[in-house]
Amino acid sequence: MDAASAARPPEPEGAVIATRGLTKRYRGGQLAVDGLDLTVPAGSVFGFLGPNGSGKTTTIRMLMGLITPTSGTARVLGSPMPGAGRTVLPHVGALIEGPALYGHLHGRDNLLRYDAADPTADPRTRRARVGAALDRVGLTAAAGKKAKAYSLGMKQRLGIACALLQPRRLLVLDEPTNGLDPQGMREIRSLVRELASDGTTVFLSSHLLDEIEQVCTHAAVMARGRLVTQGAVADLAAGARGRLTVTTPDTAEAAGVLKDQGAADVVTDGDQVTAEPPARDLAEVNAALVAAGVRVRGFGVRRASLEDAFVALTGEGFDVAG
Ligand SMILES: Nc1ncnc2c1ncn2[C@@H]1O[C@H](COP(=O)(O)OP(=O)(O)OP(=O)(O)O)[C@@H](O)[C@H]1O
Repeated sequence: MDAASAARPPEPEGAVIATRGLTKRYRGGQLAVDGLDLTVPAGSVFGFLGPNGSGKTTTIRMLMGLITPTSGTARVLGSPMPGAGRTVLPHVGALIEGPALYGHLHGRDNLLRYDAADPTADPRTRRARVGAALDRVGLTAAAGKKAKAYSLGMKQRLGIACALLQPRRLLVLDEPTNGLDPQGMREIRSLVRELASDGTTVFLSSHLLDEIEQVCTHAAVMARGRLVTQGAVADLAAGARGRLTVTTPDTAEAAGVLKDQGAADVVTDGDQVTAEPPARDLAEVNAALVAAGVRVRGFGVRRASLEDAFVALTGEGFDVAG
């Protein structure tokens, strides 16, 4: 064992995904994933969060055995990948980079064909299985439409239905709500929660912080190929300090007073001035605002979000392109 691997945390019991020092350098030299130690607890809804290009898809492709790591290890359901792919992958439903569908076939026929390609799937129960999967993703009414006529959201749901034809211990979804309308997003999110309540571990990548906060129990945050932090979502957000928020028509004066009071990172947005709270009694800060003639309509510390945690940890804004 070399010094680097000796320093790595041991794999905990019951981790559905555990990587140690997982690294991928593409042929062109791009270091896409750099020494990743990821631990996904069983039964969690695990959000894999990062801006575009931070290495999420590359990691998922290594976990699924689609590409080989340059170095490091990845275990999925307790077995090494890509080596144990044949025994591991039947227990894993995956939707990566959009579903591969036959546009000229109806939604239901796509699923029937997908199911028929699985040698372990009993043909006698195929129709019932497909019907249940369609129902689960809310596509029963549209099952007779050709897939090419589906909206992006419907295609995505059909792809998830493919992944749900068999009982799964792990569901891996790469940006599952990307491109969906708000209603489609809500449906996928409630579906994810429902799946998790059945005991399936769900690993989903997203660049949407609020989505991760709404849906996930745990999260890992990536930036430029490296793990920034991971853990329970509530703990990650609690690690960041909330923002002091003052609502006032006198924003310029309020910003000046907050700076004088030692508040950092003072930002004005509309009728709100926000800042990192200074290390002093906030009652004094409020009194100073009032004494300076600032008409305070609202004053309080907004709960820290995962976005605050990300910004605090990386010193960068969160790129939400796409
Ligand atoms: N096949 C490849 N060959 C060379 N470089 C690649 C390849 N695939 C990805 N990269 C690069 O590796 C880095 C990580 O990309 P990756 O797709 O894993 O990120 P991501 O977080 O999934 O981003 P996105 O949300 O945009 O897909 C990027 O700089 C990307 O340009």
